[in-house]
Amino acid sequence: MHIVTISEMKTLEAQAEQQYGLTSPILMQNAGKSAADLFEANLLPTYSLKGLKVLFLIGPGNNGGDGLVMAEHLKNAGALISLYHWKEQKLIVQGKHQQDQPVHELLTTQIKDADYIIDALLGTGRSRPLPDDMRALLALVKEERSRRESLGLVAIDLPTGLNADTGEVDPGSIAVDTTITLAYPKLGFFFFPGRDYIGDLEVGDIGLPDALEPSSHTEMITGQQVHKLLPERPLNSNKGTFGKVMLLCGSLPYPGSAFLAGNSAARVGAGLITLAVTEKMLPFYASSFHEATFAILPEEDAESFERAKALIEKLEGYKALLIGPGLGQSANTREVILQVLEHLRSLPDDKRPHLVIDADGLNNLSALERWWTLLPKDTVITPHPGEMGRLSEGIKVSGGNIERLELARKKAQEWQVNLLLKGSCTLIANPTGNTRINWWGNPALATAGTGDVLAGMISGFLAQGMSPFDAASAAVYLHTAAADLVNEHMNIERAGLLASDLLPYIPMSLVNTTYSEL
Ligand SMILES: NC(=O)C1=CN([C@@H]2O[C@H](COP(=O)(O)OP(=O)(O)OC[C@H]3O[C@@H](n4cnc5c(N)ncnc54)[C@H](O)[C@@H]3O)[C@@H](O)[C@H]2O)[C@H](O)CC1
Ligand SMILES: [K+]
Repeated sequence: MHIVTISEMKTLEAQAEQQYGLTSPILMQNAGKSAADLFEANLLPTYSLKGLKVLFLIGPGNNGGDGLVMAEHLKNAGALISLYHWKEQKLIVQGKHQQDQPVHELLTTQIKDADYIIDALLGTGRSRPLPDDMRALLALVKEERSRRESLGLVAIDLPTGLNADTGEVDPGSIAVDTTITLAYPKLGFFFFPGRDYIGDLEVGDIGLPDALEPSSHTEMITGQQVHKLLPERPLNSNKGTFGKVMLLCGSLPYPGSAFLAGNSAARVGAGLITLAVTEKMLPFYASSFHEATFAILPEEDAESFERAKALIEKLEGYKALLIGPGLGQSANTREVILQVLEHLRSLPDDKRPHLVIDADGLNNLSALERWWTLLPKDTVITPHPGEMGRLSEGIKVSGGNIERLELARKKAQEWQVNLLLKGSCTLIANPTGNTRINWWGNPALATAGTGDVLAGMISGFLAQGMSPFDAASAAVYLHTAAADLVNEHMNIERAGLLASDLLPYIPMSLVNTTYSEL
């Protein structure tokens, strides 16, 4: 699903009117109706609209207009509606203008009384810092919410004061439980601090014709999209159908990496997993990973060309190669990587396994000048912000702010790689500058070994013939989906997940895409 900027949204709106006669009032009717429908769908089956007290904060522009349409629909379905028109300071409770008492007191009572408050103050038209009286109004809401957690907060299109292009927020903005955004998610939702203000994201349909495509080069990865990408599993198949993955991962201090990555490649459906390991390491893997096969390499103190040769000889017929997790950073190992890369570059496109480089694979590369010139075509690299900084001559890379998007886009084009930049909202940029962002984050994933799982999943998808950009996108989405399943099934709230917990839930995360609404 496209992610849009404010100006892209305005262009769409103008095109809808010019080319299809869909004027602003028509779109607003659609927006208010779909917001009402999504709101109701979220209440059911636990609550219903009958008798529900909903207070709408109505702003001066079209966002306020959307709120009024939504309010009308909820009223017709039995909700008890109050409207506060911010500009006119006018309060209407169940159709009656409130005039006998100072409006401020009445409003405070309404806020205390509400089951839900809907923020329809400002949307994409916000153009300056919020005025003091609007901040004061939002502060009252925030205060009530801190007293009463059951008060539901919903924003239409976006929380007031959030910059839809950058994710910056006004000091008066409040974090909501649900944002019902209209037509497309806005870029600022995906970056901090804005990301923390959105709550659950719902996308309302405002009836823009399918033929009107936004010009944006940025997409949100959705479950429906991943579902379509997943490889077919025909009846007439065997393990060869689903590709072989070779892993050059793990070393004496970090044996678990190869286990986690290899297992994950198998869990997304790859046909055969081979770990390239030394004899010394073999007993560990043979006893923990029964399904793996092994390419036995000379010990780490052997000549680098012998180590590289042993791997290269085994590579024929492999569809994917993962280099890096737990590999170590000795000069000898770096030499091995360089020789393997040289071999890969020499192969014709249809004979070359797709390459993923992660972790120590990247650390080894970043020590070399113009390292990206050493990569074969279509390589996937998966740095976290620290590794990204080292790959980009020490620049500081944020974990979740907007600058990371432009950086990733620019570097993926300059380096001609598929760049997966990890963070709280992981994003992927391809060599043509298209980007995809994973909305779903799960802080339980911030633990050792989860990156190895992700790299393994990408390799597993590559082995099954997915394009590098798609393989990385599907893996990122399913990685967080699997973490959500672990949390749910193991009763984990935010911490305590082990990377190995993810493994049995990966297949379930693939199945769940079938039912995904977003
Ligand atoms: N884009 C679409 O296709 C659709 C958008 N819809 C909704 O419309 C808003 C955008 O509407 P717009 O009227 O342009 O902007 P706002 O409602 O956000 O506010 C504009 C309004 O507010 C004043 N204003 C701006 N900044 C401030 C401020 N800091 N303090 C006070 N007042 C401010 C400004 O002068 C205007 O009067 C979009 O978000 C959707 O909700 C449609 O309804 C559906 C189609
Ligand atoms: K709003």
